[in-house]
Amino acid sequence: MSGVLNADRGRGMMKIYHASSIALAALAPAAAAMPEGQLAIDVALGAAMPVHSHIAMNFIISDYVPKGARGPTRAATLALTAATAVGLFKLNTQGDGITRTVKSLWKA
Ligand code: HEM
Repeated sequence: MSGVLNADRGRGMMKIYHASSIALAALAPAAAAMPEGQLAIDVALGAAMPVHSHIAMNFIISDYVPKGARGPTRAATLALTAATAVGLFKLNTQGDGITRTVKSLWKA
């Protein structure tokens, strides 16, 4: 639990973080290149994006939020990450999926 709440620069966390960065760097252009949304890519994006942004936001909290305020800030970040993960999962399983939804922004 404390690992999830305090997702900071430990060895294991850095491994997960770099894996999520590399996954996103491959998945985002792959999704963009697909003419239609692919469920496997959407589900992978829906997992990698919250993991990546959660850990990255915790780096920022460690660097910029004063020590006394870090606990509540990390808790709020975790709540935001959880809501994002649930929302993306719902979009992928019950809605249009991440790829189609993002692409629809460029459609009339
Ligand atoms: C297609 C989506 C994305 C891609 C391809 C991507 C890729 C990357 C890569 C390659 C890095 C360098 C990290 C490393 O050394 O492994 C990085 C860092 C970072 N990313 Fe992302 N990212 C994406 C989405 C996001 C989102 C949605 C957030 C939202 C908060 C985010 C926040 C950050 C931050 C804050 C860092 C810097 C962390 C630090 O080193 O202090 N990224 N990203």
